[in-house]
Amino acid sequence: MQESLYEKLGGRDSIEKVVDSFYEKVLADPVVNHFFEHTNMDKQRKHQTKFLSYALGGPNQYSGTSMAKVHENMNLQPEHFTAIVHHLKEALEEFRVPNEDINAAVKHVNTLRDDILYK
Ligand code: HEM
Repeated sequence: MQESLYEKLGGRDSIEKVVDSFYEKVLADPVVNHFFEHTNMDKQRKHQTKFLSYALGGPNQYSGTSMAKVHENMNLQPEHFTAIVHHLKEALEEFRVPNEDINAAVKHVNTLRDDILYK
């Protein structure tokens, strides 16, 4: 199997550094930060880490049904999804991830879009 971007970036340790950057961007963005208002820091980091791990093809790849369930009653809209993807892109750019790999990560994340929106 082809090496995932997750492995290329060095697995869990490096992912955590990217998470720090992604986390700051998400929590500084009024378009999405209110969703995490009642989420404690630990859980937020967990979300950001799991999201990134998923995006980069790491362990914990989700099924559509489980993702629909997790985001139930949030009524997430396209602009929320777009904002999260934007922060993902910027965080990866900071770590000099090649554009080609960033595009692949965005494409992968987008496969869950319909499972997560409007639940
Ligand atoms: C492909 C896209 C996404 C994936 C793979 C994903 C993944 C996850 C996972 C695995 C959890 C459970 C975390 C845990 O407690 O262990 C979760 C919860 C959550 N997600 Fe996402 N997510 C995605 C998109 C989004 C978007 C676009 C938003 C909002 C802008 C969002 C907001 C949340 C919130 C608020 C929770 C609940 C956190 C809490 O426990 O309070 N997610 N997500």
